[in-house]
Amino acid sequence: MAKIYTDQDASLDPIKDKKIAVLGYGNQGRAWALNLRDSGLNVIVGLEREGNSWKQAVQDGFQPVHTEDAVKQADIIIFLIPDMVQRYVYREKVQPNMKEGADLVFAHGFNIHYKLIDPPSTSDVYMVAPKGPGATVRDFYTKGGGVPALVAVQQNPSGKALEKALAIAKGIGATRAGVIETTFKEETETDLFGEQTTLVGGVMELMRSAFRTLVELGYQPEVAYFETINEMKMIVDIIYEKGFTGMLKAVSDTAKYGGLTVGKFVINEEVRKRMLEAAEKIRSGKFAEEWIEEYNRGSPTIKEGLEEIENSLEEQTRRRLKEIIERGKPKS
Ligand SMILES: NC(=O)c1ccc[n+]([C@@H]2O[C@H](COP(=O)([O-])OP(=O)(O)OC[C@H]3O[C@@H](n4cnc5c(N)ncnc54)[C@H](O)[C@@H]3O)[C@@H](O)[C@H]2O)c1
Ligand SMILES: CC(C)(O)[C@@H](O)C(=O)O
Ligand SMILES: [Mg+2]
Ligand SMILES: [Mg+2]
Repeated sequence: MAKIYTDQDASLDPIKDKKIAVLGYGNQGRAWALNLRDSGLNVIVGLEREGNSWKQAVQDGFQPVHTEDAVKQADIIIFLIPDMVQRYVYREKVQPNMKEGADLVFAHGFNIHYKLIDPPSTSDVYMVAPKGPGATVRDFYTKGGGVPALVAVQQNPSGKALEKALAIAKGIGATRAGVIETTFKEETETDLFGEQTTLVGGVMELMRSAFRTLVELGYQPEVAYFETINEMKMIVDIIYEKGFTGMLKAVSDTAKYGGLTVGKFVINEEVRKRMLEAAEKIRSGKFAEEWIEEYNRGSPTIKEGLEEIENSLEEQTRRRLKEIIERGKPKS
């Protein structure tokens, strides 16, 4: 059984007198910096240059400083910059400037698990990995809730790494929900698997394939969009609140029968084999190698992919339907 920690298992004490450097002010960086500050902790935002993130941090009441200046003052250094950038920032800005024994903290295990960063043995190295997007981490916190997270300890020379990980999890609101103890390996491999096969890749391609099938069969794109893409949120919201059982209760018997039979016909053993292949590629380190190579080439696949999606019939249709979707949203 997984070990789960909640608010009463965590205290802010181990980090309340520490200076916490949040490196990066993007998806997670902004949410963590604001939540940790609102939890009464001492946060300094460290950024590379005076660009958009800098402006946003100033607008939110921080006084950001350059990465090396944040690192010099910090007892706890949190990496909330893109995974592909972390090793360079570590090598050039963090390692030469960090206090001996400062903690290195991650929101995802990629750089440690795949050995792209080799931390000094004097540092505690731990992770707090929210199981949700950064904007939600902030939104739930401000509304009194919290996004669940995973915690893991990689190095623990102080013997206090887990308490500090739980303190940070509490500071960002995660222990209000619950925090599961894991390893860098388990978090890295499952997080990559989830975003590739379900959350980002799988769901998007499932919706797009269904949309395109209907359009190819001559149905109106607007009808196809409502059917295969827009309604997904409503169905997933019910799954989130009431599980698959609740969702199946909320749909017609016709949908239940069709869903229970055709779902398994479309998402069949072949798909599961491919999921296993995806998992194998992650576990062997091949995906990491491929992603590093893509990044080193200037991320052409990401650029082409984003452009293709931006111009796709799905997105054109969404833009045409935007007003209807906006008008229909609940008002409170
Ligand atoms: N996006 C999420 O919701 C999410 C969820 C869980 C875990 N994570 C993990 O959190 C970490 C941060 O991801 P993110 O999506 O918040 O990052 P992001 O892409 O939003 O990071 C943007 C920030 O990084 C800074 N940055 C970009 N390039 C930089 C460079 N070359 N040098 C220094 N700073 C640079 C930007 O100025 C900006 O402040 C990653 O380890 C990621 O895997 C992200
Ligand atoms: C939000 C996600 C997909 O869960 C995260 O893992 C990421 O990498 O952005
Ligand atoms: Mg991820
Ligand atoms: Mg994730």
